[in-house]
Amino acid sequence: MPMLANPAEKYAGYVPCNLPDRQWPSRVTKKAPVWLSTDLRDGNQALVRPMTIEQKSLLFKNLVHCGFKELEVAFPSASDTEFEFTRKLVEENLIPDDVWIQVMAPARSEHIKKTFEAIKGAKHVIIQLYTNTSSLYHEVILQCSKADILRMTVDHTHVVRSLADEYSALYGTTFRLCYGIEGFSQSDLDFVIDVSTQLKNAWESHGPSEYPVIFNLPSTVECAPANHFADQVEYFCRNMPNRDQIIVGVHAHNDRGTAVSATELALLAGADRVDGCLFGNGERTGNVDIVTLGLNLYSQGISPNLDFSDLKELIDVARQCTDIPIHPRQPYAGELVFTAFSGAHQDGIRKGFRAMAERHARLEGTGQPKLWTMPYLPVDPTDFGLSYQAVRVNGQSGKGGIAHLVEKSLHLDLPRDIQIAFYKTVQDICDAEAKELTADEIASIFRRTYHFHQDNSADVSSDTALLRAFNITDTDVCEGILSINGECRTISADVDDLRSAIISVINEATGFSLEVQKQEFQVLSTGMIATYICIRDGVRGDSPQGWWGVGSARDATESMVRSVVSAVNCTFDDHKRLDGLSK
Ligand SMILES: CC(=O)SCCNC(=O)CCNC(=O)[C@H](O)C(C)(C)COP(=O)(O)OP(=O)(O)OC[C@H]1O[C@@H](n2cnc3c(N)ncnc32)[C@H](O)[C@@H]1OP(=O)(O)O
Ligand SMILES: CC(C)C(=O)C(=O)O
Ligand SMILES: [Mg+2]
Repeated sequence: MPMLANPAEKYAGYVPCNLPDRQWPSRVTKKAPVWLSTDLRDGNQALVRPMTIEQKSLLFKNLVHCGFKELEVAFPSASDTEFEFTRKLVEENLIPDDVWIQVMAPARSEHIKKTFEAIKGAKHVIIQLYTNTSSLYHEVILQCSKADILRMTVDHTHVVRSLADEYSALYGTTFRLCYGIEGFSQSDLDFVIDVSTQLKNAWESHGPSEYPVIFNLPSTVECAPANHFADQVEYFCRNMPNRDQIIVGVHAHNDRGTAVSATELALLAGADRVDGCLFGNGERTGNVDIVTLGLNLYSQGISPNLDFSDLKELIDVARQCTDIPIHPRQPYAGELVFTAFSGAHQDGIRKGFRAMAERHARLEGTGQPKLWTMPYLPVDPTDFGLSYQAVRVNGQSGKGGIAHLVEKSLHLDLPRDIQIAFYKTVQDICDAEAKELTADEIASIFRRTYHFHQDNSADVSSDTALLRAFNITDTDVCEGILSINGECRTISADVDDLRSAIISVINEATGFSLEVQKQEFQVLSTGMIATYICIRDGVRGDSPQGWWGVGSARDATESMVRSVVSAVNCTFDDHKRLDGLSK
């Protein structure tokens, strides 16, 4: 069956809210909401294999460790596991005093009774009573009227409140009511407000309650854009009587992939509380991802009041409990999200790190914040305990990224010309092999290409020229032994004449006419001195741009000698290649 040419024959668009003076678009979020983790309820009910008691216990412990103060732990009347897990939390005293557990129950007396049995003896409990207010539900599923839904909701609110009062008296439990308005975003909002108002009246008719009722507004199925959900939430907040006496929560699902935006806009629209799951687990495409929401706030300089300092551990625990992997592109948590493969991004990251280090150094002692302002890296992954590789190299990469990896592994800050030359070498390999090259592989290609040895014990079998020994005497005379094509030559010269002396020995031994074009020194972060040298062959003229060589040593003169030897080897390599091509 092909896609429809006119999908309107099958699907109706949403009807916008009549809210011409909506306020949320010009507001800015300044603080974190109250969070409710529903990993152990909505997250759990979406799994192929619901969690065992052990898995739920592990996840509960980790969620508490993250700082959640409200956790929906079960739908106790759904199964023995759900019931027993709730009992375990209470009986084994696993719930910290400042944590509220939430349990969910439908508007059915026997389920509500079972739910109360499950929480018997707990200190702080939120009962989430849910009914569905959408016409789809009362017309299709229950085949009843709106009035029936209203009555069912109010009647069961009385049941909940009577049991809450009884359990408070018997066990000292403090209760709060949360009304889960299933189908909220597909409901007639005036009807929702009517049901909500009457539910609140029913709850309060038993006497004052220390805590305000929570109204939980879900996009049970996300069927419209995020701005529409925000309008609906603002409409609810503006039209509920005594708005300041209630708590408004949102519970977004992600069917359109916009649960995070919908929740962020709903907070602007007046919501106080957010339900969600770690990494967006939950029914169908998931509940809203609380990690993303929290770290989005964090990246704006707002504390989420949740601790994701060990995100890796949390990823492992979530995976262990839900058996659902984290997508490599998952915001913040995916293994590729702090990595750039493309040259332009790598260049930005490399320059960004340098610029930021310089800026932070200037700010030292000024008392001004050292802000994170990095191209292509919106946050510092080390804040979440993540080790990451900002730059990884493949055929899409450029000289900047490759130079960045050389700097990381070999501590060399390559000058631009040598970056360009080495980029070509790496690019050819990436293209030919159609694969990523690791930092270690790049370091070893660099060593091989430039015959770059940091000590004399390196494998030098492919070298044409080799520095066998080097010494500077008390009288500043430099002495060394060069091996050229296996034949040893002794060099002895003043520091100032040393470079020409080496070049002449090499020219004499090889018949070439090498001359130095450029030379640069650099003091490395390790204290070593690097020398980059470019030589050309005046006779052959094969390579008008010359050949680069790199040397490093504790001593500047030895470093220079090594760079000449390196450049000579590169010259020989290229001559062999060109001679091979011309045969
Ligand atoms: C959007 C949400 O996440 S809502 C929560 C959904 N979570 C779950 O369903 C997980 C746990 N659920 C269960 O264990 C079971 O479905 C139970 C215990 C709730 C009910 O089980 P059963 O009695 O076998 O009914 P079943 O699952 O087939 O159908 C649901 C019944 O509950 C009714 N129902 C649905 N929502 C509600 C509600 N809020 N209040 C009262 N009844 C409801 C349905 O109309 C249907 O009634 P029917 O049996 O008269 O047709
Ligand atoms: C809060 C409840 C009713 C829910 O999970 C939903 O509607 O998605
Ligand atoms: Mg839900």
